[in-house]
Amino acid sequence: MNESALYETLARIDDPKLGEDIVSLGVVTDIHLDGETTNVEVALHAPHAPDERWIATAIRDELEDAGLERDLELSLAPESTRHEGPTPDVKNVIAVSSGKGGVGKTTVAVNLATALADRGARVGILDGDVYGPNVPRVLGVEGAPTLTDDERIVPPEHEGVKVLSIGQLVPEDEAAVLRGPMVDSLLQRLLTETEWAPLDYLVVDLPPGTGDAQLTLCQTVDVTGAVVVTTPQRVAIDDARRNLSMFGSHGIPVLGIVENMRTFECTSCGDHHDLFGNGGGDELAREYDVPFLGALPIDQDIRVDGDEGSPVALGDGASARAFETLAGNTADAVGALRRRDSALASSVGEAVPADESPIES
Ligand SMILES: Nc1ncnc2c1ncn2[C@@H]1O[C@H](COP(=O)(O)OP(=O)(O)OP(=O)(O)O)[C@@H](O)[C@H]1O
Repeated sequence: MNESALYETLARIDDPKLGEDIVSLGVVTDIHLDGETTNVEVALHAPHAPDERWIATAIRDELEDAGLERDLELSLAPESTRHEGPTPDVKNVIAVSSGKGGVGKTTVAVNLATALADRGARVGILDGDVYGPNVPRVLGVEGAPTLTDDERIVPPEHEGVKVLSIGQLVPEDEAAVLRGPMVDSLLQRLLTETEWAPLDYLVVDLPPGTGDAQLTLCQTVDVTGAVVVTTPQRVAIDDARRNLSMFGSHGIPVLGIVENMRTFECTSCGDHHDLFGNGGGDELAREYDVPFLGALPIDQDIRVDGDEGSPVALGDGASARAFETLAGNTADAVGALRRRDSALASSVGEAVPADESPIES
């Protein structure tokens, strides 16, 4: 079998999200037959995402069926389509946002980061909520950041997650009175002067609302996409809508919507109660044509484990499973967005030849 026959073989594989085959989409960037070995380079960007694992397995299966020895190399997308993180070795930046305060944004950010790390990804979390820096407490981090000889910040690591918060550097009462420009420059430092790399995902817990702080943060690092957290009730959904409009009008991609505090299961009678309503998040996702990433129950363990600094995602109950699903869906949304961007870039001729850009991962 020659290389063009192999392209045809791999064109039988349809992308699980984008509805086109992976060769037309440019996911297969190069095929090289070398004696007994076949090298297939693929542009996949969301490590440990279920969809991208599926694509890699499907390619291996096709090669096996074709009787070829399997040797699959992964390559990054052409330079022009890369989402620039704070450093080149931070592959994806996920901003977790909410229109309304208190809907569980920090809880989702911490458990999302933990669940992504639990899947095997290299993860960091930046607490960008300067006025309520709760991430270290919810994650249970006690260590403080240190400095390298050239004054770069080294974040402590906990449960496989690098974590940095303004609360670790500035006393909480001082952080609460910081003014906008000081906040911006501090956050910029935390993003760009920190030894984050190498990371697959940097999760950023944004302050609630739709102000300058959110935008500055998103634009400073060129976020891959935002996850919008809401509770099901009308007032939270309305605020989430403002959040979505803000991202839309500034060209910041939305990865999807999370509905937190959907149902409460009574431990005595087993009945389910929709204390704040049900389904507002799905409807919003449909309205804005963005993915619905998952629903999380109202669960006392989520609150207690958050207070105790032991993320519920690390457990094995229903809430842990819900966060596991959420992490998989979020990584899939990152992957779909990046593959779509690569396909668009190559269709308008921006792609550089694969042999000039591949980077093993
Ligand atoms: N699904 C849930 N079930 C039970 N308690 C929850 C759930 N989600 C969040 N909580 C609790 O609700 C409270 C607020 O959550 P959290 O701090 O994550 O919200 P937030 O949106 O980040 O708030 P802020 O606007 O202050 O930044 C916390 O005590 C948290 O433990």
